[in-house]
Amino acid sequence: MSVRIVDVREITKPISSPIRNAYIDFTKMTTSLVAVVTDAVRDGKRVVGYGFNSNGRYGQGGLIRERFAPRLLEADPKTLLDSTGDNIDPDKAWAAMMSNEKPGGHGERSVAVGTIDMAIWDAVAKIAGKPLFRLLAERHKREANPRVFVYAAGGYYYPGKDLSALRGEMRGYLDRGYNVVKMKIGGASIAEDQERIEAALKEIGNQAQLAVDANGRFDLETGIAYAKMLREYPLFWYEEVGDPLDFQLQAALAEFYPGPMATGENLFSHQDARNLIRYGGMRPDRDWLQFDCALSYGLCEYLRTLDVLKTHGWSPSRCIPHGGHQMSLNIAAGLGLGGNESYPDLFQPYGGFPDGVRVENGHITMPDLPGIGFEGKSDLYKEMTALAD
Ligand SMILES: O=C([O-])CC(=O)C(=O)O
Ligand SMILES: [Mg+2]
Repeated sequence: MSVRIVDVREITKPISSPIRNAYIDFTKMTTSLVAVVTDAVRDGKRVVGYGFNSNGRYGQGGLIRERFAPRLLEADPKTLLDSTGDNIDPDKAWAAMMSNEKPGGHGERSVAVGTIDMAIWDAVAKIAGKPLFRLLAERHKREANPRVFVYAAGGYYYPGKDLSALRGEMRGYLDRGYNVVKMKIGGASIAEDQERIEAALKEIGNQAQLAVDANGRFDLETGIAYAKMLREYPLFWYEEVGDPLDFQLQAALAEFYPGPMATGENLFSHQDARNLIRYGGMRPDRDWLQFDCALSYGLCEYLRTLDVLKTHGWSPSRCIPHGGHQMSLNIAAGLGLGGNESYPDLFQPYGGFPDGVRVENGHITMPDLPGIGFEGKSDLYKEMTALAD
């Protein structure tokens, strides 16, 4: 029984808040919510796949409506099917979207494609009647592990936020079961950031570890000055120190920072990931890679990135994606990533877990919901069904 995509819908939604990192504020942040409507019927309901992009890049309605959705809808439906003819082949859909696109220049188009790709994988797993993480594990001949490490990202700057508010925020994450928390640096002086770090460390004590994120703000000199300060603390990681494409800076830092470093959330293709691995001096025994499929051409491309990593001796367990969405939770549980980001208090309803899922000892357990599992998160699913029911 062949399947076809009958519609692709997009709406741009606000995910704004008064927070600020070292580079941007989020007062005008948006996301694209996408529905890929199929003619397949499961449990008496038409199958619709849903996707959205992560925070940090804006909604991509223009590109989706002008180029990527029309290409999917104009493709001969037979050319998008897998070898059984009963389901869509995500790689074929990806190739259709990327027809007439030159290589390189992975700007905003990778976000547009990543958003639709998420919706396609959701539909494909629902048509197969399985959670996406189980479908991925099967296809890659692995054992799925529904228990996934998650850490709490926050610690943003915002107007009037003092040290006690920062401590209270960190305490709130511990109370909710997290054992790794993250805060922003680079949006204040080094002396002020050191005070903030010490306040956070005092609050979490030996109950948790702290990661810090500079959001690509530093030049090499500042990055090294921070490295010398930070290396005195037992941090979980020192994240995105300099410009995401400055691989020489990243490599030079390793000499000054023996602890774990993390980066990659602003690299949007397997070619850029490969350049980081080739030239960025990242160490596969301790460093972390944060590529986020929703921003970087989707899971089809993320699989190519994992292949690149394998070729260069990196385990998927060194990947903890940026973005805090359920798509990366599925990839983590299905393909053995090291875990996933989570923003307990931010970017709702798009981040987080299905209702009733709790964090225990820094881990969640994936429920067995079909597709990505959006149906299990009522506030998010309400937005989705308003777009296409
Ligand atoms: O503040 C942001 O842009 C988000 C970010 O870097 C992260 O979650 O690591
Ligand atoms: Mg970051």
